[in-house]
Amino acid sequence: MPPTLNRMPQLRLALCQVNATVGAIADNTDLVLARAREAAAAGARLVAFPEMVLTGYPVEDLALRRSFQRASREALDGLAQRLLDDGLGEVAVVVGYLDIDERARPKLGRPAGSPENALAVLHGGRVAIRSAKHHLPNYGVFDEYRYFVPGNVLPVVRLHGVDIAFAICEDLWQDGGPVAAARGANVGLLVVLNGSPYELNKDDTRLELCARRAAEAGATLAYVNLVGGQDELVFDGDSLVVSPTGQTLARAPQFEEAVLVVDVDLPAAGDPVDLDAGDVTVERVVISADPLPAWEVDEIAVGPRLASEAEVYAALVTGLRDYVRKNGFRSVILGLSGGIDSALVAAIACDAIGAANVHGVSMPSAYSSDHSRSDADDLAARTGCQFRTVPIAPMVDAFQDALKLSGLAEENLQARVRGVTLMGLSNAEGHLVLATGNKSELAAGYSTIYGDAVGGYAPLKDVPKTMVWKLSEWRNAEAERRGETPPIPPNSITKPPSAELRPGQLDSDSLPDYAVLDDLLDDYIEQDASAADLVAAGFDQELVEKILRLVDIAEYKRRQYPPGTKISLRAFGRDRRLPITNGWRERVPE
Ligand SMILES: Nc1ncnc2c1ncn2[C@@H]1O[C@H](COP(=O)(O)OP(=O)(O)OC[C@H]2O[C@@H]([n+]3cccc(C(=O)O)c3)[C@H](O)[C@@H]2O)[C@@H](O)[C@H]1O
Ligand SMILES: Nc1ncnc2c1ncn2[C@@H]1O[C@H](COP(=O)(O)OP(=O)(O)OP(=O)(O)O)[C@@H](O)[C@H]1O
Ligand SMILES: NC(=O)CC[C@H](N)C(=O)O
Repeated sequence: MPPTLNRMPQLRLALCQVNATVGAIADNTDLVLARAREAAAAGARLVAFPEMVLTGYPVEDLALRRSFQRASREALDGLAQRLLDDGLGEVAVVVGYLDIDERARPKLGRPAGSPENALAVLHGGRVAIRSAKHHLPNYGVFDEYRYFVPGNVLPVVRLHGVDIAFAICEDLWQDGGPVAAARGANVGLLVVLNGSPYELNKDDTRLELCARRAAEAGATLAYVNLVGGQDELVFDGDSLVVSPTGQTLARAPQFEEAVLVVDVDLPAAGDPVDLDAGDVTVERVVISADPLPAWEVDEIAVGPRLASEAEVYAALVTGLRDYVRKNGFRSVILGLSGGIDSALVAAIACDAIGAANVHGVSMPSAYSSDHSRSDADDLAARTGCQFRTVPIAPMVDAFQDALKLSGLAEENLQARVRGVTLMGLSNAEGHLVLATGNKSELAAGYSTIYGDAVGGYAPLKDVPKTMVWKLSEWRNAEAERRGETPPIPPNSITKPPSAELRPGQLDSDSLPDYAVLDDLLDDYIEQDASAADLVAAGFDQELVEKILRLVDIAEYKRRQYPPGTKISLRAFGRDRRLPITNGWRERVPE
C-alpha cells in the first residue's frame, strides 16, 4: 500500500461469507481461521464473519445444552489464541458465536446461564469486546425467544482511527436499538453479522434495508451473511457494503463462498459522544487510534445479480448439495416416471452432486404409458445419471392377491410399492431417497402417503407446479446457451401431468388447471387470505371451498413429508404451523 495524500482514514475490510455446518464447532473454527488468513494476506485489517459462525446457524435446541454452550465459548478463546499464533494478532476479527449470560434475567423469567446469540471482536490473542443480539426474531422460521436472552450493549471499537459499531442480523431489521445507537455514538462504520435465509427476491429487500439503515446510522454499513444449506434453509451470501448515501460499494456473489475485500474511506473518529442511545449501553474499546497511511482505494466491486429462475435453481442445488454432503451421503436415488417433477429433481441432483451419483429408477406398473419409460430413458441419456428399471407389476399383483383392494386403495398400492422399492435400494446401496412432490401437490394432499411421499429430502417441496415448468425451461435454455445437452426431455415439459395410477388418469381430473391452483394457493398460503377474500378476488366460490378444504385436511401429510429447501416467504414447515386436528374450515359467509 504506497502512501499517498490522506483525506479520510481508510480501512481495508474483508467480509467472509462462509458455509458453516451446524454443530461442527471444530470444523467451523478451522474454516474461520483459514479465511481470516486469506483476508489478512489480502491486506484486510478488519475481517468479519457471519452470525453464529462458530456453531453454525440456526442451532435450534442445541443452544440449550450446557456442553454445547461451553464448547462454543472455548472455541472462541481458542480461536483468539490461534489467530495470534498465526501472526494475525494485529488484525481485528469479528465472529458470531453462542455465549452464556451469567446474570439472572428475572424480568424475562430467565435464570442465570441463559444462552445468548453473541458476537466478539478478537484482537491481540484475546476478546477485545463482545455483545449479544438485541432484537430476537420470533416469526417465520425463527424462534429466538425460545433460546436466547436479548443483549443491550452496542460495542464500538476504535480501529486505525475509525469508530466501528457491530450488530447482529435482526438488529438491522427492527427500528431503534443498535442502529439508532450507532448514529448517537457517531461511528463511521456499522458491521452487521447475519444468518439471513434465502427467499425469492430477498436480495432486493436487503439492499434497500441496508441503504436505509446506513443513512439512519449516518455510517457506512457492511453486511456479511452465511452461505450454504442447513436442513430446509439456504443462505445465499449476498454480503455487501453500502455508503451512508446509499451507494453500493461492494457486493459478493450469491450462493458461493467468498472473501469480499473492500477498501473504504471513513470519517476520522472524534471525541466519543453517546447521544440518545435509548435503552442501549454503548461500550467502547480502543484498539488503535492512529489512522493508516493512505493508499489508492480499489475500484468498486459489485458482483452481478442472478435472474429469478437462476436464483431459485441455485438455491435448490445448494440446498440439496449441502443436505447430502453435511449428512454424510454420497449419492441419491429417485423414481423416474418420465414426468416433469422427477425430471427436474434429477437435473437438480445431477447439478448438485454429479450425474454419476444420481440413481434413477423406472418402475413401470400395469398402467404405465410407453412414454413414461421412454421419457425416463431419455432423461437418463441426457443427464448421464445411473439408470435401472424395476418392473413393479409382480409385486403389486402379490399384494393384490393377498389384500384384494379396489378403487383408490388399489391405485395407491402402486405408489407404495415404488416407495418400498426405493427404500430397499437405499438401505442396500446407501443412497438418500429423494421425494419429487412439488408445493402445489403438497398443498392439495395430492400424493400417496408412505408411497411417492417417502424419502429423506424433497427438493421441490416449496416449488409450485407452475414454477416447476419455468425452472425446467430455464435449465434447458441455460444448457443450450452453454452449448450443452438440455437435461430435461422436451416431452416431459409439454405432456399433461398424470399420476398414471389408473388408465388415462390426469391431474386435471382431480385438480384445477395448475395456473389457477397456484394463484389461489399463493393467496391462501402466503397471504393468509380468507375464503371471502379469495371469492372477492375473483376465484370461483365452489373451487375456493374445495381447494381450501383439500389444503386443510392434508396437514397430516405435510407433517410427515420430508424436509425440502425453502425458497418462498412461507414454506411448509416452520414457516406455517397449523394444527393437524383442526375443526376450523374457511367458508364464504352466506
Ligand atoms: N388426519 C389424519 N391423520 C393421520 N392419517 C390420516 C389422516 N387422515 C387420513 N389419514 C390416513 O391417510 C390415508 C389417505 O392418504 P393416502 O393413502 O395418501 O391416500 P389419498 O390421499 O386418499 O389418495 C392419494 C391421492 O394422491 C394422488 N396421487 C397419488 C400418487 C401420486 C400423485 C402425483 O400426482 O404425484 C398423486 C392420488 O391420485 C390420490 O388422489 C388414510 O387411509 C389414512 O390412513
Ligand atoms: N413409472 C414410474 N417409474 C418410476 N417412478 C415413478 C413412476 N411413476 C411414479 N413414480 C414416482 O412417483 C412420483 C409421483 O409421480 P406421478 O407420476 O404419480 O406424478 P407427478 O407428481 O406428476 O410426478 P412426475 O411429474 O415426476 O411424473 C414420480 O415423480 C416418481 O418419482
Ligand atoms: N438471523 C436473523 O436474525 C434473521 C432475521 C432477518 N429478518 C432475516 O431474515 O434476515
